[in-house]
Amino acid sequence: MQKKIEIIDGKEIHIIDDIFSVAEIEAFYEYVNSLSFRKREKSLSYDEFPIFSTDFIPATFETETFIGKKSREILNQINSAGKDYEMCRSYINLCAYGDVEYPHFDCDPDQSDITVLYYVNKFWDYKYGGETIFYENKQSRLAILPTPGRIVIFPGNIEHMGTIPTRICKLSRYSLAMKFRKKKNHDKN
Ligand SMILES: O=C(O)CCC(=O)C(=O)O
Ligand SMILES: [Fe+2]
Repeated sequence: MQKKIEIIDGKEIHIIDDIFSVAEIEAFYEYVNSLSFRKREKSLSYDEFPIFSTDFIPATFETETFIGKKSREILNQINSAGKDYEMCRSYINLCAYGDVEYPHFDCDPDQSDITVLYYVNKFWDYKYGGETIFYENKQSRLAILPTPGRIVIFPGNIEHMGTIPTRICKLSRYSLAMKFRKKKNHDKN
């Protein structure tokens, strides 16, 4: 396992590689490739060009899939408060050349949500683009390639965007997004 930390706006972005075997990466990719998607994922509420996505049941995804389990394990390792968080959404984004995505936040500035991204494709050429870009004060600060099997963990209140693959890329770009939120003490749900 290889870990790298980048700091933006005083907040840590963790980039983790070499977690999964080639067979695991391929198996999950083939599974995702077999799913049905609906074009409804919006980066912003007013997004006129939603991209395809498909949702999993978060509680099941976290406890019953090897990627969900591993993501939880790594989150608890890098964040001592990880145990106080629950997975509130898990879904796959699908985008391809011609789609549109926008810079956005995954939570309000005063919230402490954590996003875990997993790049699903089993092959990715850097010339395909498709980096996740992170912003600080509306300036791009960091671009992370969707390298197969890579996990990126960051606070949801950093502005970011999954970019669209270039024209030479004939593949769909898949990213798995797992959104974690602090449990409420007396949460009845
Ligand atoms: O696909 C990516 O790189 C980013 C996805 C994302 O920002 C999201 O699902 O909220
Ligand atoms: Fe996001």
